[in-house]
Amino acid sequence: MKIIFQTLQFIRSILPKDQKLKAVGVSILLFINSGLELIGLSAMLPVFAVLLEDNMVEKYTWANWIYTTFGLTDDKQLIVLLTTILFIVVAIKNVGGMFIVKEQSKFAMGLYTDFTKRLHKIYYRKGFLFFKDKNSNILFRNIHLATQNFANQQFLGVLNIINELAILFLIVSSIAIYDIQIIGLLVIIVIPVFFIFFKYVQKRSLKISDVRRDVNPRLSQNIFQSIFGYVDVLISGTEDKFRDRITKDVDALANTNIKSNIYNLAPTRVIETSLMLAILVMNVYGVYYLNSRLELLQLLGVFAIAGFRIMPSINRMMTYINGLNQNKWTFEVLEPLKTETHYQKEIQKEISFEVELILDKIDFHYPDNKVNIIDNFSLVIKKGETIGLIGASGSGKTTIMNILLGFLKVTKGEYRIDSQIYGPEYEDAFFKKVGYVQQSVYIIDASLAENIAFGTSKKNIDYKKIDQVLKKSSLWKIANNLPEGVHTRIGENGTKLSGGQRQRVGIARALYFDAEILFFDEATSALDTETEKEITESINKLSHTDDLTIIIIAHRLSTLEGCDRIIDLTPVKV
Ligand SMILES: Nc1ncnc2c1ncn2[C@@H]1O[C@H](COP(=O)(O)OP(=O)(O)OP(=O)(O)O)[C@@H](O)[C@H]1O
Repeated sequence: MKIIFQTLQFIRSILPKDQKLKAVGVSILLFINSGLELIGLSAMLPVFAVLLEDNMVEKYTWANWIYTTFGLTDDKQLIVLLTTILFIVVAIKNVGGMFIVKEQSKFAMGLYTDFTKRLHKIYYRKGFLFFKDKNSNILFRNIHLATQNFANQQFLGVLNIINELAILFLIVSSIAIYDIQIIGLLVIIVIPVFFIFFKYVQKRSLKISDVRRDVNPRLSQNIFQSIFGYVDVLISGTEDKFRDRITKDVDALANTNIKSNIYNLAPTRVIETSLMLAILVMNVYGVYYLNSRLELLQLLGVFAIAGFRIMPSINRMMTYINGLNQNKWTFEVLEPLKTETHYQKEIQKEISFEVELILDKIDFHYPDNKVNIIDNFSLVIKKGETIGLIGASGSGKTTIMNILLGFLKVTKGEYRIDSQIYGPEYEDAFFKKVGYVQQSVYIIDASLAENIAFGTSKKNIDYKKIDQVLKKSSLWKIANNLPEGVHTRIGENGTKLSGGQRQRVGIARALYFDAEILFFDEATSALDTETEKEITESINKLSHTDDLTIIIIAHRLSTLEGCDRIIDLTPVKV
């Protein structure tokens, strides 16, 4: 039962005020639905009574009332009238029920959408190092699976449990009014069995939760690695190893699914068995201690009705409780939503870049290592300059570039754009001014044009501008040779392009978005000398024809031939 309170508490702390109110609204609708169900069910009783008995008018006051109110003359009319009312009640109940289920699902799926959006946003606010540090499969699991499971299993689960409890209370109290002994018997025999079983299942359900939490991201990681690393997998002869790992995890998930199915179905069996046990006890009691078989029969009859009504309700409740336990892992994932305000974006301001970028006596160390990677470093880059950064591996070239890009915050000193100290409040404005071409340009499985106008929907792409940037980035000829020109799909990760062509797409992308400062991080290091020369020529052309500021990291000095200045970051040995 603890899990129910924990889940309620979590939902309370995670839902914003307006959603909390809506959740209460949905709960009320659910109670109405259950009320209608009960009415639908109990409306059958008078109909059966009329069918089974003669002379209702004389026997029952309610029948008499109906006779006089509706001006009926015989029992036949009463049967027709009651069946018509029953039909109307059931029809209303079912139409209303459908509407309520729709509203309930709409709300839960709204939570799924909302949580996905908010979690995605929080992760983005956590910044560059968070993304570098986190396993992408875990992020995928959190954003997609945790949010969905929470909405479906935790939220709807707890709502339905409360609803079932209310129904149970109604049924039990109405039976208790009729015969308190039956309830006593139910409590003594059925409830302990229910709790023993529940205790047994709960621990195992929590284990299922742990397995699902851990195995899902690992499985997607192995599947993705075997797909993206196809060539490496083949060549390294690790195909079987990958398949073994995938199979092992799928096996683990399949096992948890089997267990989950059993735990979800088992309550019916357990409750049925304990009801039979209760009947056995009753029979023994009836045969030896009751005066007549008729008394025993009456007792059994009421008990059967009670069991028939209570069993499905307890069963559904158990299934929902299992769901709560099996998805408890989602709490930990959604925890940041509670403190979402910590991740709000700063109010954004404009920033101008007319003169220079200045790193003024900066230090930098990564959070997990207190040793300074950059120590008291200064650099001034004038607008329009082309700067080359060289240095031994690990000397901090990429780190400096990431600071200049605004991805990393200096731990001491200042990073200024013109005279303005850079901070997160200038992110939007500054990112609009920069273009970043990495060694492996990120290419999406879409057309060449969509890759250049990255993130822009197809219909909003400015094709005139695409043509311009194709020429500037020396992609014009290549694009014209593609079967469908710029509309040709270039494959996931640009598999249909050469390394040099991918770099050019990166350059074209930066130009399409009117970058004023272009960053190249080892953009040519994976290319052959000929292609490197071509890309370098493209970069040099840009540095002379446009008023662009260009910062290049390269190992090969040949790439840096056109630079105005070259900064060597290799620490000086004394
Ligand atoms: N996310 C990180 N967390 C902790 N340390 C890091 C991180 N990224 C880089 N480092 C460390 O910072 C140092 C500088 O790394 P950086 O990538 O800036 O060097 P680099 O000069 O670009 O190297 P290379 O030429 O090999 O690419 C290295 O010692 C590296 O191990």
